[in-house]
Amino acid sequence: MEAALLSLQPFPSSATQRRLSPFNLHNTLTRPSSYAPLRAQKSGITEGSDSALEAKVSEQEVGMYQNEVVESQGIRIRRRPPTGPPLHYVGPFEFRLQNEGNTPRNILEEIVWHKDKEVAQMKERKPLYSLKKALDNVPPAKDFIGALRSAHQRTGLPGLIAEVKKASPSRGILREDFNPVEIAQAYEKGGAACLSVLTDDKYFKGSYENLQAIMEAGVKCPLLLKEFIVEAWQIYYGRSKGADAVLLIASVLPDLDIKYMIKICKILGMATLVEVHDEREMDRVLAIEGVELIGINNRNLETFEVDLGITKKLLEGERGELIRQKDILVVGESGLFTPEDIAFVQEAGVKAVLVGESLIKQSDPGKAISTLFGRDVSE
Ligand SMILES: O=C(O)c1ccccc1NCC(=O)[C@H](O)[C@H](O)COP(=O)(O)O
Repeated sequence: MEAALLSLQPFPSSATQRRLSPFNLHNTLTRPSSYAPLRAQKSGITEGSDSALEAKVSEQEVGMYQNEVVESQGIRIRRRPPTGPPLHYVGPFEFRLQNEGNTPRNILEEIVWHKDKEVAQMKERKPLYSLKKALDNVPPAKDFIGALRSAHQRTGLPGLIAEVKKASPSRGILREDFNPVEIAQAYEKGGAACLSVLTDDKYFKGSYENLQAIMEAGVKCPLLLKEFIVEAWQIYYGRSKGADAVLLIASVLPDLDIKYMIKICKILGMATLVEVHDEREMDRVLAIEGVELIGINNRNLETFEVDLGITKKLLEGERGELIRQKDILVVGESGLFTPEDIAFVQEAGVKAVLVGESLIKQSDPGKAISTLFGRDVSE
């Protein structure tokens, strides 16, 4: 019955989305209108450089629907239809059909759709202009990439980004007695170069309060905002809470968003960790100017499958060569549990690793760092 209804009344997904032009793409994809005044005050990005960016929107993309642009770049994660599932009417009844077009196809898509709604609400409560004071008062961003490079030079092992992670969709609760500040301090003592702080509440039991508390506790390691970024507003908000770097996921963000967000981060003094999982994403990201830090996630965020071979595959041949030429620092992410795992991804070419589960589950997450690396990597 439902199948029949679906074929009769397919969800008009593209009809509910706005057509992209250089003008509305600017607003709908990357720049909330409330962002403009603050950007002008803090940045030094001129209208001229905005125009230059717009000019780079390929002619192909102009006139396409938002999800069509996304598909043309091989991005499987769709954005939520702005109006939500459409209403259907049969006689006097009105109802919403769950179908392929309005139901998330996997966990990552579900998270991203949730973020779209969450960010819209947060922005309403804290419009960008209201963040200005907090942005002015927060200490300047620390050098995230520099910290990873110097840890690698000091130890000869990949610099560690240790993740403050209470739970995950694939593993559920990872640690019951979760004190983010104590965990962050233990990681720092154990030799972590940087920390990654999950701020998503619904799926990871994290928060922006955790990020702020770690910053205010005087932890010296630079902090990564580990969020599902869908809008520039989140970057400003994360900076106001102490983030020094931000994660941008290539399977979620079109190239133009990544470019624009990298610019914003540079203006704020923050680094960007651009995350990829397959060859196509790696090639897209390598073509983007200004990328200095690439994360290869060994976890497929749609299926949860983890395979360290992904890191090796993406760093082989011409891609690896290009990465070396561009002096891009590569981070191996997820599924790292033993010194052999660390050696495997280091051999593949990474100079940094991002580790959550294998550290956070140990009674002393700081000491767990020595076990993971096979030796003490603290000073
Ligand atoms: O960890 C998950 O289950 C997950 C699910 C959906 C989207 C993202 C997810 N994790 C984000 C990460 O990539 C990891 O937190 C990070 O790389 C550390 O991984 P691990 O060392 O395996 O905890």
